[in-house]
Amino acid sequence: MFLITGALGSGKTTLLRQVMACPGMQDTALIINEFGAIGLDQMLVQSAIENILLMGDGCLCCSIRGDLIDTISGLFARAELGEIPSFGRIIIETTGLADPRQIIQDLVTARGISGRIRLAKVITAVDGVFGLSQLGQNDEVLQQVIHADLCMITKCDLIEGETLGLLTQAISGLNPTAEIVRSHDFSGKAEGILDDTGWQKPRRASGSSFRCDAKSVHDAVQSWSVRHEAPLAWSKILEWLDALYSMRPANILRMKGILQVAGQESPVVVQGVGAMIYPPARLDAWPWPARGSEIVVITRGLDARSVGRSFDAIVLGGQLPRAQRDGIDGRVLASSAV
Ligand SMILES: Nc1nc2c(ncn2[C@@H]2O[C@H](COP(=O)(O)OP(=O)(O)OP(=O)(O)O)[C@@H](O)[C@H]2O)c(=O)[nH]1
Repeated sequence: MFLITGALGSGKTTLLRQVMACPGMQDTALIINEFGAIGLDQMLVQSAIENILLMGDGCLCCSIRGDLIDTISGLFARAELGEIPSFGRIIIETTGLADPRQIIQDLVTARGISGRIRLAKVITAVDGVFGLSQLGQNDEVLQQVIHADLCMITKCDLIEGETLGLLTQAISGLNPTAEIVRSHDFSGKAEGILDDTGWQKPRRASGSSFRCDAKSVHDAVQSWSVRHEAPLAWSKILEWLDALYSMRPANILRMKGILQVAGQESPVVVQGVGAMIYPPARLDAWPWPARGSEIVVITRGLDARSVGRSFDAIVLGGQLPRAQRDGIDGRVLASSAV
């Protein structure tokens, strides 16, 4: 079993996509935990494997703690009944907000399945662009690095050698035994990170070092999500993103969406990490049969409903009255907070 963790937008799903594209991954069960009411990561992985399970709208280290072991037990039971293909490997992707200590403890001490699973490696994606500042300001990111067996420094193409050197030093200072891999050395070698032969550190399942107070960390974090069935005008999306990011950039932790853009055949992916918006990308195929768009925005210290209001006003403005729109071509999902 492998645990992939890392800050919001640090590159966990990108890493997972590369790993899942390697030969011999078919016998993998993938468990993806997402914070918002809509989960997009399982769509973005676009893998051929059948056992992909989304644990949405909560974080494994706190609000839906306990569900993970039930989910894994359920997977074993369903495989035994022949309801899903059998699997020899489990990969779990946490939310970017997760403090891995509780999750590791749960996996190591799990009753009922403890003889059937072995946590082989904790893999942490460390954001090359934001990693240094996150390590100084964000306790979850610190814990993700401290508990890693392997740290993957992502986005090396976006940073100078000096920043990379400082980040590498900071990681080895915090966790001298962690293997450090850099994203630009990584292409074509993805399956190597699932090689656990070199893993030697015993995992202790108890002791005060595993206690955490994750709730206080997540308190001010909220998410807003929307699913909309009619095509959206690209110019309106750009206008909305411009307004969103010029208003309170420091309060927007993460934005991601798979969009049906008017006049475009394939789905368009938009992503923002912190205040940085990435160039739009395309998916080869629609991840859901009816097309349509799904967007998730995660905020800290900002009422997520205001994100929804700006989306309504700018992107959907002037289409239909809200009551009709909710019932006919758009469904606004509830804002959610942990
Ligand atoms: N240039 C560049 N962009 C990257 C790299 N890795 C990830 N990204 C981009 O960073 C954004 C976030 O990447 P994801 O893989 O979705 O990050 P994540 O950690 O799964 O995000 P959450 O699940 O929301 O926490 C996307 O736009 C990626 O394309 C990289 O090595 N280089």
